[in-house]
Order: sequence, then structure tokens, then C-alpha cells
Amino acid sequence: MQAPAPEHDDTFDFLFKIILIGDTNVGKTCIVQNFKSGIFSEKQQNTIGVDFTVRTVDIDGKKVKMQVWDTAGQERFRTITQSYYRSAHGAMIAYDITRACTFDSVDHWIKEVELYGAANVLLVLIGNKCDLEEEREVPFQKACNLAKERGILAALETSAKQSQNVEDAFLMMARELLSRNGLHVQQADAENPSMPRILIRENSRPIDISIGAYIPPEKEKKSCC
Ligand SMILES: Nc1nc2c(ncn2[C@@H]2O[C@H](COP(=O)(O)OP(=O)(O)OP(=O)(O)O)[C@@H](O)[C@H]2O)c(=O)[nH]1
Repeated sequence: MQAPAPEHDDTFDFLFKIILIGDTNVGKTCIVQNFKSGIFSEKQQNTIGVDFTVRTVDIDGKKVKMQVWDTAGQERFRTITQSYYRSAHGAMIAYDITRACTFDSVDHWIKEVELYGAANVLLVLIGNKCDLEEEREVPFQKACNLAKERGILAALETSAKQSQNVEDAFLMMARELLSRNGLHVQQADAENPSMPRILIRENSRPIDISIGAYIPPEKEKKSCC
């Protein structure tokens, strides 16, 4: 698949490419759709190769274009998807909180990023389907521990079905990438519920943790901004 051609009237201050990886059926396509248009549709075809979606968000007055590459989780597409790692600024590694085997695969996905991605790719861990609490097989603490061990920026639990933490996850990545570009990141406005609760960094240090989201302390992170 070719990189998307720039749109005519499309202006932006920053362009960030985010790749979404993880086992098949963890909900990657639903996460991207939810981020793009706030919708959830139950029935999804398995992704063939790679799809991309674009959404421009406003962060502290900057127009940030997020180009999200939704990859196929099925083994047979690995060779195709690997070729998209190189140009990604950030990678979201998704698992399904109701299937422990998808969390066990996270190590594999981290290795893929290390092998095929650029140096210092920003990593975020996403535990999807958190609306299915009764079927939970992966405790959130396990994801927090892994994030801490592997230098992952944050672990979040999302529900594409209930639009929970999806927007936050993408905005957190955008803010972190902006801060790595030397921009000061403002604290989210507590009066404005549409602003993300997590992400909140000042001088590139995390200063807030909310339910369902974990940001490892800066000094314990392997990669640092
Ligand atoms: N309950 C619940 N179901 C979800 C959620 N997100 C996705 N699903 C369901 O999970 C299934 C798989 O979703 P997809 O988005 O196609 O999964 P995928 O990871 O993109 O799969 P591949 O394209 O094969 O890699 C679908 O039946 C969705 O309806 C969620 O947050 N909650």
C-alpha cells in the first residue's frame, strides 16, 4: 500500500505517524474507527495488510495531523505489516483484556518494533475491551509492570465499544511526540471534561495518573525524552 497522498486544503503544524499493532481480533480496527469518528460497529472484517486513517487534532493551539496505520494481526500478513514500522513515530501495542494469550504476545510485538522500527519509537500499551470486566483474564497491574520493565510510555485500558480512553491514548501520544520536539506541554484543563485526563506532563515529566492509565515514573523508563 502506498503512503497516502497529501490532501489539497490540508494544513497542519505537525504530522505524526502511529502504527497500531497486536494480535488479531484484539480490536485494533475498532479503536481506530472510534478515534476517527466516535463510532463502534460490532462486526469488523479482519484487516488485510494495512489500512490508514487520518485525523487532525488541536493540541495547545497546534494542528497535529495523526496518521494512524491499522495493521493486520493475522500471522500471514506479517511481512507486509513489518514494512510499515520504519516510518512510524509511535506504536500502539494492543491486547485484549479478556484473552491472556494476546497479552503474552506483547513481548513479540515489542521485539517487532525493535527489529523493524526506527530508534526511539514511542510505545504505548493498550488493553482493549475493558467493558468486558467479567471476562477479564489480564489484571491491569500486569500491564503496568510490563510498561515499567520495557520502557513503555504508558499502559491504558480502553473500550472501543464504550469510547473509553481511546481519544486519551492518541492524544497522549501526540502530546508526548510534541514534547519530544521541544514544545512545552500544558497541563490538561480540569474544568474541561473533553480534555484528556492522562498524559499530563510538565517539562517532560509525568505528573498525573488516572484510573485505567499508568505512566511509569520518568527515572525508571529506559527511553527518555
Ligand atoms: N466488547 C468489545 N468488543 C470489541 C471492542 N473492540 C473490538 N471489539 C470486537 O472485537 C472483534 C475484533 O475487532 P477488530 O477491530 O476487527 O480486531 P482487529 O484487532 O483489528 O483484528 P485484525 O484486523 O484481524 O488484526 C470485533 O468483533 C469487535 O466487535 C471493545 O472495546 N469491546
